[in-house]
Amino acid sequence: MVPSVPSSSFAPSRSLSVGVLGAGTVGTQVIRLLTEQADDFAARSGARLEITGIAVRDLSAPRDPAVPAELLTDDATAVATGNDLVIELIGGIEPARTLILAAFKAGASVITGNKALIAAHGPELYAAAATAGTDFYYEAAVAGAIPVVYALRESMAGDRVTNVLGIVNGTTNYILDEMTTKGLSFDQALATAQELGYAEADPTADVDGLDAAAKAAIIASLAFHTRVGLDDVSVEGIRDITADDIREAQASGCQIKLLAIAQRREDEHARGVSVRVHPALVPADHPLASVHGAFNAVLVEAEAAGRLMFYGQGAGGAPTASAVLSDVVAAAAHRVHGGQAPRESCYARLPILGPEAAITRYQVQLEVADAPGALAAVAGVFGAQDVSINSVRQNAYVGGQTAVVTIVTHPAAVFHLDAAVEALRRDEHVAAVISVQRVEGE
Ligand SMILES: NC(=O)c1ccc[n+]([C@@H]2O[C@H](COP(=O)([O-])OP(=O)(O)OC[C@H]3O[C@@H](n4cnc5c(N)ncnc54)[C@H](O)[C@@H]3O)[C@@H](O)[C@H]2O)c1
Ligand SMILES: N[C@@H](CCO)C(=O)O
Ligand code: NA
Repeated sequence: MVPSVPSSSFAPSRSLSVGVLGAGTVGTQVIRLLTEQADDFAARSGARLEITGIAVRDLSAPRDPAVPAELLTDDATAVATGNDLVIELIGGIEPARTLILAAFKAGASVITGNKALIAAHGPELYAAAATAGTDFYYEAAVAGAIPVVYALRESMAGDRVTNVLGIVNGTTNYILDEMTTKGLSFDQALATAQELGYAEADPTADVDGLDAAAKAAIIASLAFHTRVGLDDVSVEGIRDITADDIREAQASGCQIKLLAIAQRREDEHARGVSVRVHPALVPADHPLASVHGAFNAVLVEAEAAGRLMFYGQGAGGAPTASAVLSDVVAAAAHRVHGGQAPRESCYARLPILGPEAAITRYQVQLEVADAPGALAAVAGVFGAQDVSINSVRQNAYVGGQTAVVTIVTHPAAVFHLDAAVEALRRDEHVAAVISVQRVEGE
């Protein structure tokens, strides 16, 4: 352990007390870094940050030596209500919500990485911070170490965000990537993701898209100055992605990614915000296609700024601790020098659009009679439903009688695409609709 600031170079007389709730994957790393780099944190914030209590569920559980045993307690309420800064890293809704509300009531600034709680109770937490006149920070809640909350909440405050497209769940990106590059099974890849500390304690939240959906709700709320909760996000996870889907995606020059998509629509058909999480094909030359392993990336499009891309580690103890500690420094500096974290900004109150409002491109694979007029008939079905075709590939023959045709559409509304697929199923030239996948990213 080498302190990077000589202890004599800056010695603030003031100190702030810090309480940590939860000493798991992230909490342990926060405690380690806060202790090892105490002098740097003092210099950056203007106060010595002294951990006075670490609330854990099980006092007898084995701990990393970085967690000082003498600070452990199972009285989480005392830690939440007895400190200037409270760092919540328990996760889940309760008791985290009650503890955070108690911390605000006791006058603390609160830092959390709890996306599930914010997506469910964000407005209540913001209101409690406003009443207390203290800070509410949650950089770690979205895309771990990547400063995307700061970017949306502060850096983009002078612009109008139109779209956000992100890979915001490390576990599922890791699983899809391992399945793609190493041919691992879903279960093998999930087990490794859990060993590496990427997956949530209950990986269902990762695999079924709920973790990404909570982050998408937070992203959309910040991007569009509109309250978006978990229930406003349409969600589909990666459980049904098969090795065949992955092979077919590669044959089409694409990667399958679990995407979080937040779009503002203001056109003749819809006005509002559409937020969804689902697997989609991403063309290999799109920046999100080269996001491998547990890495995250978020692509933000804004009217004046154009495209911005954020990339980095979205999960894991130390990367997530980095985000938590940036918030700790900001909150501490406000205590010392004055100033406040941004309050909730939800003035735009845009309507929330349902999944039917999504406009996206599709890849449709069909087994079609290899006979004159068949392709023209198929093209006619798409045209009749107002779905414009971007490309057609006839790439394999099945028994000499039928061909596999892969059609990629231009952006189309869900109900038009569904109507086209329904008509294709009934069409005499179509032996089977093999797959329908969304394609995202220009
Ligand atoms: N692990 C990551 O990569 C990551 C990334 C970004 C955000 N987060 C978020 O950070 C938070 C913590 O995640 P984690 O991965 O460290 O989880 P974790 O499960 O490793 O740690 C949570 C800890 O809280 C403890 N705990 C549970 N109930 C408690 C209680 N009532 N009082 C005190 N302690 C209690 C648990 O015993 C556990 O040690 C979550 O909100 C998570 O969503 C995690
Ligand atoms: N389980 C989450 C951790 C970060 O929230 C992930 O895999 O991205
Ligand atoms: Na972040």
